[in-house]
Amino acid sequence: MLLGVIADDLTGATDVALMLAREGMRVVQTVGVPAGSESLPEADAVVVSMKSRTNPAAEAVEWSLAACDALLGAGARQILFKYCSTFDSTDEGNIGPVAEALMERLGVRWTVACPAFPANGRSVYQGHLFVGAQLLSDSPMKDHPLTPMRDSNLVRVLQRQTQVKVGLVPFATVEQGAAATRRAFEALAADAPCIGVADAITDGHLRILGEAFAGEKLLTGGSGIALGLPDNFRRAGLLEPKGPPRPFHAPAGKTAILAGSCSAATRGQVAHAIHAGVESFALDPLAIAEGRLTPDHVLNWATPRLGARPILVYSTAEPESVRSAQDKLGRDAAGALVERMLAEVAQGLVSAGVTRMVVAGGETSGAVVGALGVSMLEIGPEIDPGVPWTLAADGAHIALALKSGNFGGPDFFTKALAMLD
Ligand SMILES: Nc1ncnc2c1ncn2[C@@H]1O[C@H](COP(=O)(O)OP(=O)(O)OP(=O)(O)O)[C@@H](O)[C@H]1O
Ligand SMILES: O=C(O)[C@@H](O)C(=O)CO
Repeated sequence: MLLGVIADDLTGATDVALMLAREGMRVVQTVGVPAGSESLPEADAVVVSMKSRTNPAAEAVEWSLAACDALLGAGARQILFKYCSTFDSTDEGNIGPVAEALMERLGVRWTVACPAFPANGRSVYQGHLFVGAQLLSDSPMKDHPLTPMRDSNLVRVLQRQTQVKVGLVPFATVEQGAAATRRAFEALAADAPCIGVADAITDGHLRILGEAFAGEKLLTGGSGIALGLPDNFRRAGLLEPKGPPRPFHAPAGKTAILAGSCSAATRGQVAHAIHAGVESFALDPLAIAEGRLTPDHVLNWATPRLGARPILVYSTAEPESVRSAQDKLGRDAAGALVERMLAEVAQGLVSAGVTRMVVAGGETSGAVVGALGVSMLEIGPEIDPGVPWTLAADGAHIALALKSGNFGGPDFFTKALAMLD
């Protein structure tokens, strides 16, 4: 193994796995903290997906260190800590505490923090994160239920989370190339260990950053920071030249879409699919809580409709409706109720012959993948930036497209399924 990736959520892990696969690495994604290095598969890069983004910081640190040790034990030469391209975190963590703990474990004086992902509109300029044309703090992320992002200055945001010094490697330096960029990180760490928030507006900047970290033990960032890493290994003679994409064969069978994300992009995608004539079933959290709606109701509706044309089961709702369910049931209880329902529906659909499934939402995907007994995913072709098709390597025999809430174009669902034929 060349590269070991520790990702703080499932769909974020799939995102970075796609980035590496597109750059010619053989990538496997595992689900959950590995028991040890012997449980990890052989590949150029192994991406360990956890569910640690919003857990208590101490737990996120413990899991990340366990993942790091397992990856190092399996031969990883470099570790990448992958978090969200919108830097989802709070003043308590978990980006700062995990980065700090990994620096200490790996014995590094400096590392990078860069969530830029230009293909999805995330850019960093003078340490400020933009989502499209908006500052992070003006974007819908300001109202995120768990990690509201109300400060766009990542140097400030990260400094509140860590004892390690946080500095800036600005655009003008990155533009000068890998050598100047590397010198800037070294200079920042001259007096004390330092995390440098790096500006990056284009893929070219991300490739320069990657090159600046050739041979270094640790990077942190969104999936974009992985862009230049495979070429480093190639230049060092450790990785084959980039070949044609590996063939991807989804098992033949029935198709379904499950959406538990209420993010703006998913709301648009659900509306688009319904408008395009996809038969759909809406889940009402209150009806589930009161026992008026069970997985059997949904499966009785779905089973006779299953075939080559997809069906859609969704809890996706507008913010007011989500708030109203949360007020009545509690935020976590409402989420757990819906996740459990979608997970059980997924199990029933697979028993009824579904072999191609699109799932929208990181938490939702975690619940579904867990219920299907999948602990390892092979990475297939890109559907939209940051979202690949994957093939379950164990558990259910199924192709899965696990979509981050905010990713994908309006026609994502139908586009994803059409790609398989
Ligand atoms: N109608 C609803 N009312 C209340 N909670 C809901 C409703 N629909 C879904 N949920 C819950 O909201 C959460 C959505 O999180 P999820 O991670 O799946 O989507 P996301 O946040 O859009 O995606 P990502 O994490 O990839 O950005 C889940 O816990 C889900 O069960
Ligand atoms: O980086 C992103 O935006 C995604 O991969 C993600 O982590 C969504 O949860």
